[in-house]
Amino acid sequence: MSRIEEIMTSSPVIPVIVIDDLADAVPMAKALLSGGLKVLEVTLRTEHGLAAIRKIKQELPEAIVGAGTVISAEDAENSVAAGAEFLVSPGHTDELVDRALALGVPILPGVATPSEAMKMLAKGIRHLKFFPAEAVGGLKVLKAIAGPLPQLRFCPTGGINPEKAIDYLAQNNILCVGGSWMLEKGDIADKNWAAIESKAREAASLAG
Ligand SMILES: O=C(O)C(=O)C[C@H](O)[C@H](O)COP(=O)(O)O
Repeated sequence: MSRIEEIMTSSPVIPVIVIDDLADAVPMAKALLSGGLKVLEVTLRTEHGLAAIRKIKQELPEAIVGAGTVISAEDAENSVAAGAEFLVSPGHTDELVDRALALGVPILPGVATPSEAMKMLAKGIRHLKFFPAEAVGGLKVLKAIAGPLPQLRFCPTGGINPEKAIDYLAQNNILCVGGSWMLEKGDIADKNWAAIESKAREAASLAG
């Protein structure tokens, strides 16, 4: 099994983390891990992304930490230097994907169409993020793609909630789903890590 497949199958849900306050990084990651979600995607959407990856790796070595919203080759380099074990991108460019391959770091490039998926397959990449999942047709699209492109495996992300996650996870070509539903803004503002842990526990128990 490839490393990216190991990561995708070690947890049904990959939480998509946005860090607005660096002090939240470790307690938030701890709550997710305690709830049973050990694969974490820390996005580079805010200025704290890289520092958060470094801190979580240092303090919670049992977490499998990846970088999300990786959109350039430079982001890929910086993420690996910060300790990211895998990369996730909302879409893909040749420059980004070729750099990740050269660095030897697993990457889940974002695709939304069969042509994009075929482009990645031509580079030897069979594991993909399907984004923005719900907005581009959701499960129906991945069921349809499974016919002509059965070798692909997906992590749909975008607009997914626990009910939808169950349906996605029941589909053969879907190994896990990504989402931010367990990280509600109000809970983060209140530093209500117990609430986040309990939503993480529910997510970790989802199965299709
Ligand atoms: O930041 C990125 O790289 C993205 O591609 C976007 C995220 O994956 C989605 O925003 C998560 O989806 P929601 O669960 O709808 O919040």
